Amino acid sequence: MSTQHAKPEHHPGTADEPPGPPPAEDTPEEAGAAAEETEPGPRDLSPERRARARALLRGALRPHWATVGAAMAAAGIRQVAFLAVPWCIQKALDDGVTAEDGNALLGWAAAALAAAAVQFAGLYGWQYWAGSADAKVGADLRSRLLRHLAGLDRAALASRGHGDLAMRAGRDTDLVREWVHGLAIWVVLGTTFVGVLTGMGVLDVSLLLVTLGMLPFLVWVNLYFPRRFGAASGELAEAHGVRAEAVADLLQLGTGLRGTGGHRPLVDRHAAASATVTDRTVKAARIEASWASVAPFVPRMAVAIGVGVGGLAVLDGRLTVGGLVAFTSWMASITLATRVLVDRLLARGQADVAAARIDEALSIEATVADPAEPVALTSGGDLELTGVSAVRDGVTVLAPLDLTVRKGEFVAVDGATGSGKSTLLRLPVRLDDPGTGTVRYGGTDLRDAALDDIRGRIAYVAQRPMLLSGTVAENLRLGRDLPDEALHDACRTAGIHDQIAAMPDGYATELGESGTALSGGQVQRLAIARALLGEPEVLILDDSTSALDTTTERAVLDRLRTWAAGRTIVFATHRTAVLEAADRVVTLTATGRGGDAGEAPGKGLDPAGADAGPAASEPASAGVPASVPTPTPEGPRG
Ligand SMILES: Nc1ncnc2c1ncn2[C@@H]1O[C@H](COP(=O)(O)OP(=O)(O)OP(=O)(O)O)[C@@H](O)[C@H]1O
Repeated sequence: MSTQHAKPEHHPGTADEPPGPPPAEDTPEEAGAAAEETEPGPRDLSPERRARARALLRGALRPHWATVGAAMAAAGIRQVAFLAVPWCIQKALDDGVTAEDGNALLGWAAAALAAAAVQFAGLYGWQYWAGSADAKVGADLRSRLLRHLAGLDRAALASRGHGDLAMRAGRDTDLVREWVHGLAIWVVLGTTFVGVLTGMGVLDVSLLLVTLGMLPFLVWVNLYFPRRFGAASGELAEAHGVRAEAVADLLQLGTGLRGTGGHRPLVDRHAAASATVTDRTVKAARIEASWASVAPFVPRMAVAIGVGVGGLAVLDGRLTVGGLVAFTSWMASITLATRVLVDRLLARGQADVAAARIDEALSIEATVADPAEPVALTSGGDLELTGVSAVRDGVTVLAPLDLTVRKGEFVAVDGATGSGKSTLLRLPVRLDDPGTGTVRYGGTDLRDAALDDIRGRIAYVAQRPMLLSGTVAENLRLGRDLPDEALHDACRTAGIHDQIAAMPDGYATELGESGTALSGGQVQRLAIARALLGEPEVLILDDSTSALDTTTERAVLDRLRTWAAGRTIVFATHRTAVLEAADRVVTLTATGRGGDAGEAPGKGLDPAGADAGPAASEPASAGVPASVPTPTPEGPRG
């Protein structure tokens, strides 16, 4: 146990306990602090949360029980050999040295040597299998968690911070790994207590009584401190989560806010979160210090008493000198075992808390999910949105509207800022589901189709596209098996191939974290190219040319039209070039407040530009007709 990593303090070569698993992989922001702070501990979990956490741990272990079992067997063999050494020494002293029998002395020395060889092999197997088990369980758990989180939609994750979720996939998983690594130590502890108590009984009953007298204190220590430490560690885990959030915001937003001086509050917020972490670390460390010092004090007292009692037994002739030496050696083992027992209880509590946090993240349910029995979509149908509306935070941000985009059509969706264009465009890819109404593709309700099927046919380029760290090619491929030529073609269509080719390493150019090495217009075109690579039947673009100059924009639009040939494009925009290129323009209009006080603005679809939906036909409830001028559709196919 230590405040360094909340891992047992190891005593290689002298202890029952071998080195633990590799250190947790700290995130950069935590790396410095990890050296001085305690990890989350056995927080007071509700019985239900604890039961769920334990079920998760059991489930994570199940596929790897053979490896854990091998580690336990090897640890048990090693410990028997370890405990046999004092016995060999006792025999060597009594039967060899005291009895002046050289052969007996050599025999027992050889036995001690054999015990050392068994310890060597046992320790190797123990560590090897324990390390394998912890790595496998950790990898499984982390993948499962990340796979689950990756499948969640924005609404499901709305109340969770990225920093906190990263903690669950990182540090919490590592705490479970540490617990798995230490499972074999329970065999070591069991062997030690059973072996030592038996040995004591054989040596002298008074020594056994001294050892047994110590056990109630040992139990008290291990009941009293974990509870106090648990509460403090739980608070500390929360503080770590808050600080991770503050760090994530600071790193992600710092650059963007620096220009407006807005980074200062983020720095202050991080400082406050760090101060809380430090306070809670100190509090936990104080309790931990008492625990760490009291726990081994009890058996050390027993050694002192045992030496007195055992010494008297030697004087009385009931015990040999070798027996007294064996007693002190075994008591040293019990002292160490006590300490390790405390560490294991602590690690178990930490694993419970960590598993509960992982379980909580795994329990987040997607608001947009695959149906139980998905219906396969058919190729190339119309996209029909019927009576779709959206409410965010209790505010209607999209009043019910109808919109049909026919196969092969290029429809521009215009409308004032905040009129709900992005909200509307997220529906056909099921990034959100509409509050009311249905979205159909080729006549199939998208709620009945598999998400992969939908997103394989309908691609969406967000208003603020995400790029990943890595090369241009990696950002385009996103793990898909695509030949270079396909990348080049897509980038030509998106009007960015020449710029990429002119970069120092071409498509192998590293983009830096989140693509910071690119201009806004380059990011937009790269995102378009990435969407084209999936060869979608419908391409949905959310203001994807807003950062382009007009000449480049027109060139991109021309190429997109050529690429489209039979495919559908829906493009939210205010840009004249796009409105002119489209076959049809529909305009979302802010339609003013409804009748009830505090009711949010509704939106209507301009009946001149689109199918008139309920919103347009019912101005009393959804507002007045369109107030935004409707551009004239002048697209090549219009
Ligand atoms: N997740 C959300 N939570 C709360 N409000 C939201 C959410 N998403 C959108 N809104 C609100 O919905 C309204 C419509 O937003 P949306 O992004 O769809 O508008 P837009 O027409 O695309 O705007 P712009 O032209 O500025 O991109 C806005 O008032 C916005 O604040």
